[in-house]
Amino acid sequence: MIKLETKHAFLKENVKDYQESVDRLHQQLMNKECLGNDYVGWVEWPNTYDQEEFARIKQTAARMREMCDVFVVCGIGGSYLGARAAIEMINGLYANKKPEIIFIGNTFSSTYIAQVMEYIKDKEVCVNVISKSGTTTETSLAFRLLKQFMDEKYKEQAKERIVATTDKARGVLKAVADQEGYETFVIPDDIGGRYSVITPVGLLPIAVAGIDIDAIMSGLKKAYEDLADSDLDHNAAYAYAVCRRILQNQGYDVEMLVSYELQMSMIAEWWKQLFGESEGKEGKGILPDSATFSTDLHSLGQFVQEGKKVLFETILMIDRPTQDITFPSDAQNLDQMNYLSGKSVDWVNKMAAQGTLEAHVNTGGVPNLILTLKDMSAESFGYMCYFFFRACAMTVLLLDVNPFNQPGVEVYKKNMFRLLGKN
Ligand SMILES: O=P(O)(O)OC[C@H]1O[C@H](O)[C@H](O)[C@@H](O)[C@@H]1O
Repeated sequence: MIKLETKHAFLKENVKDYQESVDRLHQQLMNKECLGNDYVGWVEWPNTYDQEEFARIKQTAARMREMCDVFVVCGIGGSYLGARAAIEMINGLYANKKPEIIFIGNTFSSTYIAQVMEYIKDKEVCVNVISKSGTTTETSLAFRLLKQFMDEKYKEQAKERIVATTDKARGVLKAVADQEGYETFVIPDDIGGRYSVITPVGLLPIAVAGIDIDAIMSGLKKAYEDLADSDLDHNAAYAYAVCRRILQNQGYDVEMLVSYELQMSMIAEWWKQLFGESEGKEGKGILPDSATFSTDLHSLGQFVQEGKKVLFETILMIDRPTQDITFPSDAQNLDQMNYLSGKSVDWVNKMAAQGTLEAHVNTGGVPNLILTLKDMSAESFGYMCYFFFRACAMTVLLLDVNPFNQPGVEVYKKNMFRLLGKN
């Protein structure tokens, strides 16, 4: 369901050189013997997820949907990006659905936080606080404000409207949830934040947004089955993983994930965390960047076409748009747009993509990989997640780096805590 294409002969020729390494690392990943093997719970997740908990996610989501106008998700990083990415991809940017899903806990911006608090003041609100560690400062700061607001507004009933998704035992969030009697969902120990959208972390907010989470899990399972074989002729995720390594070996240190759909831009943010935190270690890794075309062709297009040759593009093409429009004819044609009359707007988008590909590859000398996804449905979202998980694990293992930790993120936190006077 995800196809990988490239026009570059050097990639096609060299990919198979990696087959032996890929086979070995694939075995290690499947047998939980790879680097970072404490965090590979996501690999078998499509077969092992807790069905009872899954049913409870759906029940809780239905209850929350009844109760609120606004569902506030409080989290950051892996406890934020996946849910937002899924909701925007599947429902679009102006879904006009009830409840509205909004996000907090993803910043220290006082302006943003104050404006969210102001926005929800007179609305019916439910809250999902999400933190694997249960100690992330952005999340804790926002949640204290939210909790006080909810306690004041709903008194005894506040606890019916707050759900905590966190570690089964560790972290202060678990202690708060137990003390207050909030419903809780568990983030498994062996699934890291950036892999957690397929757990209650992502699934509860996604279900509250009215999205069919069974379809997400069936997409996930389908990808698991399609990617069972490590043969690079059949496993597009691993072939993509290898292409990245070949391209970096040729000096391309930046990967720009490009979509032609604005509602995919948060997918790119989610993908950046997945690849950036997994790969950016030991002075190694490709910098994950992103753009939405044709929008950004009018800003970044110049650099891609003629700037320093540091980047390659990975185009995430959507085969079938969620909606399409037939361009109308106009008797006067003052705008001189009649050459498009009767054409579909998606066809125009696809022609823009084709023209851009030719310009970047043939004239600009920018290597391109094309990943084609069927559509922006819930099933495709699940499929795509698993595809990128496997690709990411493989591409980082090929670097001989642990894909599942993020030791560097602690450095800023240490300095910040010192400046904040935390002991
Ligand atoms: O879920 P949490 O424990 O609150 O973590 C949220 C995020 O913050 C951290 O600093 C990590 O770098 C991320 O990998 C993680 O997703």
